[in-house]
Amino acid sequence: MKRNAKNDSAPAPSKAILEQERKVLLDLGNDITRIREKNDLITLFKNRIKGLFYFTHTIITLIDHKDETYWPFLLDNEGSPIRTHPRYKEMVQAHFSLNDPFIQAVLHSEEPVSFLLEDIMDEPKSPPFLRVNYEGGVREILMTRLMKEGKPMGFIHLYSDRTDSFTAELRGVMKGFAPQLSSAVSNIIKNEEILNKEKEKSFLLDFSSEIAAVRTKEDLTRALRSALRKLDQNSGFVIRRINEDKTTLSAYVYDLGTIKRDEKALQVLVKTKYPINDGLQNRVLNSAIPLLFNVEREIQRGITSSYLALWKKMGFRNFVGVRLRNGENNLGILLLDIQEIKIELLQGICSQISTALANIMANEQVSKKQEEQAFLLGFSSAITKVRTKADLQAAIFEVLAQTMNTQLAMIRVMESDGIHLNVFMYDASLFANAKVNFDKMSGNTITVHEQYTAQVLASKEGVVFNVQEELRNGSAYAKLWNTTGYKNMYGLPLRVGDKNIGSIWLLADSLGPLLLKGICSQIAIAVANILANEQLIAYKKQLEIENDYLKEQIKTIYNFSEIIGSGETMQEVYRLMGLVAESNTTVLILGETGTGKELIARAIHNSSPRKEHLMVKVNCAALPANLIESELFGHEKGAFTGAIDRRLGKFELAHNSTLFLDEIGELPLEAQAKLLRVIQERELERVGGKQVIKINVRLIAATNRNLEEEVKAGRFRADLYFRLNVFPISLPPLRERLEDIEALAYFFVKKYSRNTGRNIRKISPRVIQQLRSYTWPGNVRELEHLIERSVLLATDHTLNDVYIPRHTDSDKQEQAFLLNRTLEEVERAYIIETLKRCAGKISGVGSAAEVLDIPGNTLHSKMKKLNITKRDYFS
Ligand SMILES: Nc1ncnc2c1ncn2[C@@H]1O[C@H](COP(=O)(O)OP(=O)(O)OP(=O)(O)O)[C@@H](O)[C@H]1O
Repeated sequence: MKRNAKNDSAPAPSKAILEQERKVLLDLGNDITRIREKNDLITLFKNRIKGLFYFTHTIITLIDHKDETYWPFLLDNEGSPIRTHPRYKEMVQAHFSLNDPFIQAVLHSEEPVSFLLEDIMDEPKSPPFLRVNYEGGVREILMTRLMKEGKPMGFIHLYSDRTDSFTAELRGVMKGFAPQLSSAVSNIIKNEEILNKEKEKSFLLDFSSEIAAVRTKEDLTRALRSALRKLDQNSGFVIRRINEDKTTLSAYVYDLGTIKRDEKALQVLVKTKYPINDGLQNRVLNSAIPLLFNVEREIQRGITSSYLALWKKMGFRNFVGVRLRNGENNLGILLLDIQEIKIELLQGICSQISTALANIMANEQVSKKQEEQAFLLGFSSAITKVRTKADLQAAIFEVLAQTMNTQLAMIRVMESDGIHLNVFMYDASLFANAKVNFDKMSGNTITVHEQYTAQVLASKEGVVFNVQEELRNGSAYAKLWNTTGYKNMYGLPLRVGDKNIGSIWLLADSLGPLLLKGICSQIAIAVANILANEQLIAYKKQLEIENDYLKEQIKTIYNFSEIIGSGETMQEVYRLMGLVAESNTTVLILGETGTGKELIARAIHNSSPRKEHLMVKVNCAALPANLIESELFGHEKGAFTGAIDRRLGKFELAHNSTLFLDEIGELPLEAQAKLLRVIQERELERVGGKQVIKINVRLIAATNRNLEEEVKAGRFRADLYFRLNVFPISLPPLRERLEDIEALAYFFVKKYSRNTGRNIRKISPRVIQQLRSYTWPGNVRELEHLIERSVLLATDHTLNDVYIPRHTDSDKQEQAFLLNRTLEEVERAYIIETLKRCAGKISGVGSAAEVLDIPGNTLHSKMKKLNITKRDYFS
């Protein structure tokens, strides 16, 4: 190579030449100090040197010590004969190695070195621009190194299409000029740097004012796009935001730049959540400075995130990643399709984007909150109108599904036992794909101990169950949830105050905690209102029943306000009543039918401390066997078929009062056992209920049966008999208290005269006699009915006639008759007898039904059963 160098061969300069050289250098020196820009330097060359010396064109190259290369910094294009060469552009952009003999010769020479291109251009390591120049007609090159602070900084190349242009004078000028040129180039570089910085600054300033106006994603995309354009970058970019799950990133805004759209790939890129820790995104997020990546290299390094493959497919090669953060919080990353990094500028851009992103996110949050608030407001106004389950269902389905893409799966309500949760409401259509399964699962009895329910009830504001996760855990419920396509099941406690009243289950992809809380508290109130409303209706119904019952009771009480009878036997009764009335002792009243047992029971109650409350009466004989228990102890809703509502039993009704168990001897054995338990324990459970209810009831029982015999016959429990027979009071039959007949007759005459508007003041002595001589199998009741009828038929102020049943046979005969017959035969004979006495009238006023004190229908059916025909009583 050295042999080609022509610096040694130049003749020694003459004095005149030296003088001219000195002048040229002086002029150049003056001019060069003013140079700040590349163009000025080129002009200087053109004006000053080109006029004095011959050469075709010049280039200044600068050394990149890091790469050990040199590269074109300044081109004097005008005279260049290679401008039209096909490889011109390539040459202008290339970096050439410093490790070739040609440039090494220049590097180590203090003098300008010239070469004939012909000699060196085809050497194996020679830079290609030599041949390109040769092909452009250039023949010779003069290279002068440029030094800065004792170190080579670059070269000035002079080219000529002749072989004799580089005179000793020119070489001298170039050598002398080189230091000045070096400082001019340094100045230009420095100036460019300053200009660039200023440009960057003003760019950032512009960008920041543009970013300040950004409110939406679209604004941000536009601002970033136009900023990149200003930087002569038409590259693509994507901003990925950290998702709520904090473990993935998703595309937030993007622009493809000059890259061709691949709709399919784009859709995947936009929709996929890429894990933060994929080996690339986390690097960007953890790096304080922008990082440059090569797509291919990252794939080779083993980064498996699918976006790299897609980018490669779309044609992205290199990209820069910068993190976006708000203070210390990472918000996301910016990935930019550019080839080189201007670190400071990028950081400047990114800090602005970060602010914009944080603002947009805050903005989005505010509008989401506003949206949620508006929704809650709407929901609440829909909910306030709710009165029934159907209303609530409509409100929930309409509002939740339409505005929030949320479906109500189920509402369960806690039973009064605080353990069981009943289905209150659900949307069966939601599980249309798994109907059988749903029916099975929803029918399950749920208690507060059920795994999901327990978690939900114990939580403060509910629990989110990820359907897929629960599926992996093998949950049978999750299988059902999965059929709906929603991502999450939200289980929330329904609370009113601190009290759990049930649970609510919502299916949705995502719901904010504020919204959930709002929805839930509204539904809780609505459910509580509906339940209260339902209870109110039930109570109202119950009250109506109780009211009717009480009215009935009151009517009866006033009818029996007096007891007539002053005979000895009745005196004994009064004495006993006086002894027992004040206490809580159970009283057993014994006596034939119609002797006034109920009247006595009421009198005892009315003289007791319980008189403020109404006495409750149960006729044990009148109750169908299957309803006795529920009548006495009450039942819960749904306890048995037909138990539509909860109902209080007579025991509960008689709380703090007296319960009169009439005809106790008719109570079936099974009911006797239950009654015994309640009497013993003074507490009861409603049929179908689990709650134990304490009761404070005074018992009075009555029967016309001989209970001792009933016990012996096994029809009455001995233990119950002993419990009831604490204080027995026996009422004499009327035939044994003839002394009271007249008083009673007057009492009833007065009562029925008043009732019928007649004015009967007297009873004839004959009638009194007749009454006293009758046996009164129906006792006082029979007497009362007889007088009632007689009053109706009377025509005078005196009762002259009574229609006493005619006794054809003597009492003895009657007794014999009774003793030799079955109960059915006796009943048949008694009915026929009564029918005869009533002239065959079965029902209505003065009828057999009335005498027998049974409803007409009952008499009809009894007659049918006992085969009593007209012939029997008209004969
Ligand atoms: N001492 C009395 N004074 C006034 N009325 C009486 C008297 N005893 C009974 N009565 C009247 O006789 C009728 C029957 O009385 P009550 O119903 O009390 O008898 P009972 O023994 O309970 O009958 P049953 O065994 O059939 O239930 C009632 O209408 C009542 O008014």
